[in-house]
Amino acid sequence: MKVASPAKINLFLHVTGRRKNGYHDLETVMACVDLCDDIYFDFQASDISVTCSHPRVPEDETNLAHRAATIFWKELARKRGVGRVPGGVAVAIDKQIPVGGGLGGGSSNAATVLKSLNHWFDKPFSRRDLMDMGLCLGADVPFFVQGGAALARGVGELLTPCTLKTPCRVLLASPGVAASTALVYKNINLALTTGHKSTNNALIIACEENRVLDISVDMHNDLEASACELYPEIQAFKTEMAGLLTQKVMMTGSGASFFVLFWEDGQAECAFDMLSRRWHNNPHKRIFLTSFI
Ligand SMILES: C[C@@](CO)(OP(=O)(O)O)[C@H](O)COP(=O)(O)OP(=O)(O)OC[C@H]1O[C@@H](n2ccc(N)nc2=O)[C@H](O)[C@@H]1O
Ligand SMILES: Nc1ncnc2c1ncn2[C@@H]1O[C@H](COP(=O)(O)OP(=O)(O)O)[C@@H](O)[C@H]1O
Repeated sequence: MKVASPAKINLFLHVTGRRKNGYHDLETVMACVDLCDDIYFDFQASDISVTCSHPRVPEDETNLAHRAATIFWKELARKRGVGRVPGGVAVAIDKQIPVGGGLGGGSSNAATVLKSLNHWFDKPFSRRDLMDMGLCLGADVPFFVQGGAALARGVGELLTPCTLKTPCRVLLASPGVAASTALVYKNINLALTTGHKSTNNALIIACEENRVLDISVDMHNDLEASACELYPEIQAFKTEMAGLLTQKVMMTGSGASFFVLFWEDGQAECAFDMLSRRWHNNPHKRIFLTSFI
């Protein structure tokens, strides 16, 4: 069985505090786009295994897809009141989403494994159960269990689904640098992020009032300065993109990818062609023309 595992972008991201355990509170709107890894499942396997087409993604028990399958099996045994549920799953990931790109590829793979196993076992768990399992694997995993678009609070797990006034296209560009989420959070200057605190943020208010979000306003990412400081290649990539395009260029998540929203198809395609021509000699720089799903 083949299942698509989508990427996400953060339309804005405000860091609102740091917890004692090192995690950060945030307010962000996340939205899935149609750039997807393909995940192949063999449910006849006798134990859990993962392979991945990308050399920088581990294939052992640290892979988020492997960890998701392991936690699912453990919870299933607990639910059935048995020591162990026999069987396993062989997971093969065909990676399209840039790794360490702020696009949530690993978290999405974990959520896809949880949902696919739940389906295979005839839905023993509710969506809430799967989101709770997902949170043990990563702050973004509950979002991917839910899918679509959502305002996320807490460490990313408190979700309010929202409707976006969607642009026709989302251009994604990745410099080929993998940013460490942990390092980028650690390096933020909380004093500098306080200017954007957001009870009056138009997007959050619209979300809470269940109005359609016009995402072209109020876009800001508190993690961008930190990522650009840690990784000069990310700053250089943003400067190059911003010099080539008239639209606002935004970093997603903890980096290193950037996105640009287009409200006209033709403009999106022109920008995609222009960047493709410019970077055709550089296999590390990758560009995708996507839509929200
Ligand atoms: C920044 C965001 C924005 O959506 O996405 P990515 O850029 O990773 O895709 C998320 O907050 C990332 O979520 P996720 O990638 O699931 O994070 P986790 O694996 O749980 O955490 C990795 C590390 O990031 C830091 N972390 C993560 C989430 C959070 N709210 N505060 C944090 O400080 C912690 O140091 C943690 O050890
Ligand atoms: N299934 C997976 N897909 C991608 N990365 C994974 C996976 N499992 C573990 N990882 C590790 O997680 C890290 C972050 O990956 P990814 O989710 O692509 O980035 P981000 O958190 O920036 O969105 C990488 O170091 C990668 O090796």
